[in-house]
Amino acid sequence: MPIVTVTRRLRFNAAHRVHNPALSDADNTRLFGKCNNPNWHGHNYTLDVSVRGPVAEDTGYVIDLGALRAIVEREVLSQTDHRNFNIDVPYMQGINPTTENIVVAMWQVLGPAIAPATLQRLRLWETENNYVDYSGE
Ligand SMILES: Nc1nc2c(c(=O)[nH]1)N=C([C@H](O)[C@H](O)COP(=O)(O)OP(=O)(O)OP(=O)(O)O)CN2
Ligand SMILES: [Zn+2]
Repeated sequence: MPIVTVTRRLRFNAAHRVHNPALSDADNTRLFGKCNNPNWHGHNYTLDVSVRGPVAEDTGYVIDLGALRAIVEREVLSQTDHRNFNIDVPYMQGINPTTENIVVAMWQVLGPAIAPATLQRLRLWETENNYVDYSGE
C-alpha cells in the first residue's frame, strides 16, 4: 500500500511580544530588538499541516483534508486566531512566543488530536520570508 504525505494550509493572525522574563530589559532589547516591543506587534501566520499514511483503498485518501482542517481549527485556531500569544492562548502560557516555540506547542496539541493518523510535519510561516519546520523530535 503506498505511503503518501498530504498537507493542509491554514491561515490565522495573532499578536505577540518576543520576550524572556528571566532576562533584563536591556538583554531582551539586545536579543529581540523590535520584536520585544512592549505594546505587541502582529503577524499573518500560515500553518502547513502534513499527515503521512497509507492511501485507503475505499476512499483513496490518507485523511480527508476537510476533516483535517476541522481538527486544526477546533484544536488550535479557535484558541489562536485574532488572539495574543502572550496573554490569550492556553497552550502558550509561560512560553516565549517565538515561531519555534509556537510550532512545538501546536504539535503537542495536534499530535494526539490527529491520531490514529500520523502528524508528519508542521511548517509555520511567521512572515512571507520566515518559516520553521517541526517533525516531533
Ligand atoms: N529564529 C527566529 N527569529 C526571529 C523570530 C522567530 O520567531 N524565530 N521572530 C522574529 C519576530 O517575531 C519578528 O517580528 C519577525 O518579523 P520581521 O523581522 O519583520 O521579519 P520579516 O522577514 O518580515 O522582515 P525583514 O525585516 O525583511 O527581516 C524575529 N526573528
Ligand atoms: Zn513577531
